[in-house]
Amino acid sequence: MKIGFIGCGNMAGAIIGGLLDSGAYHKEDIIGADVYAPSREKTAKNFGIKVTDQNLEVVSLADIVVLSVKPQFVEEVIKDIRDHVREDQLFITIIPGKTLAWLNETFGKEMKIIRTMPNTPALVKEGMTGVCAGDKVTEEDLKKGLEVLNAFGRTVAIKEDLLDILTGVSGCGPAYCFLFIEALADAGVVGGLSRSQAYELAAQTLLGSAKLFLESGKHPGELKDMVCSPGGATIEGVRTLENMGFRSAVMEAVLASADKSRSL
Ligand SMILES: NC(=O)C1=CN([C@@H]2O[C@H](COP(=O)(O)OP(=O)(O)OC[C@H]3O[C@@H](n4cnc5c(N)ncnc54)[C@H](OP(=O)(O)O)[C@@H]3O)[C@@H](O)[C@H]2O)C=CC1
Ligand SMILES: O=C(O)[C@@H]1CCC=N1
Repeated sequence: MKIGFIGCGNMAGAIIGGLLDSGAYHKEDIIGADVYAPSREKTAKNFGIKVTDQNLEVVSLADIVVLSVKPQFVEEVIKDIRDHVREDQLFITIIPGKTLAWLNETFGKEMKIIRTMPNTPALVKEGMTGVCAGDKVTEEDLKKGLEVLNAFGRTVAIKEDLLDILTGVSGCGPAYCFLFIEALADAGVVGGLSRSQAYELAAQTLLGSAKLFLESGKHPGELKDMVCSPGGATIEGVRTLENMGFRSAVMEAVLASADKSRSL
């Protein structure tokens, strides 16, 4: 089975890297198209896959076509390829804001489309992808699509009208996590830690905390309480974060991202 990407930027690169690393897909199984020569060169160099500047080449060769351009370019992409797509071809879109109804209308016919929202940890096979299948997608198509999407992390089935808020939480979420890693580490550097030590401490703390939450089944508040010794150091930090509106800032950020995603 051949998987083709139209748009070989950051997110397509993360997915391609995750797919190859999973061992379930090989470089001969993947082809990428991009109008931008540096993106093609980077993709070919990083992953050794075939790249082209012709979207139609991807359409003619791939069983599954991933639409991975920015929202403002997808209309032109679909108009270029729509007379050449096959009935049995499965499309996976990772583009925010473009609904299944809009995509089908732009294709000019009902297509087999799985609408998704992945995230960049796909590159290390720890992706989180929201998945919503269109009406024409059969159970067998969905199984094929999920095999690909599960190869680079977890998937969750989601109703289409919740994809924008999911985008705010997990699609954009890595950026917030990296800000938090930077902020934790910056504070460590203020206190005299080396930059590299501070990053390692911060990143492993996030990784370990996420793993502890996922594996323990405990409420995050309970896990937070386990760190806060009475009269101790952590509760002082928690108090400071609450005073500075930490939770509210995070919630506003996610809701702003969801609103923007809806409008793209
Ligand atoms: N980055 C992320 O974390 C995530 C991104 N997404 C979504 O994935 C999509 C891609 O994002 P991302 O990879 O970050 O974006 P990038 O800009 O890194 O990649 C998109 C690539 O597509 C190219 N392109 C533009 N027009 C065409 C065209 N007509 N035919 C072929 N290629 C074209 C772009 O070239 P040029 O630079 O010249 O425009 C660019 O190289 C977006 O819709 C984004 O919202 C979804 C989840 C997470
Ligand atoms: O910033 C964006 O619009 C895309 C969607 C999710 C992550 N990146």
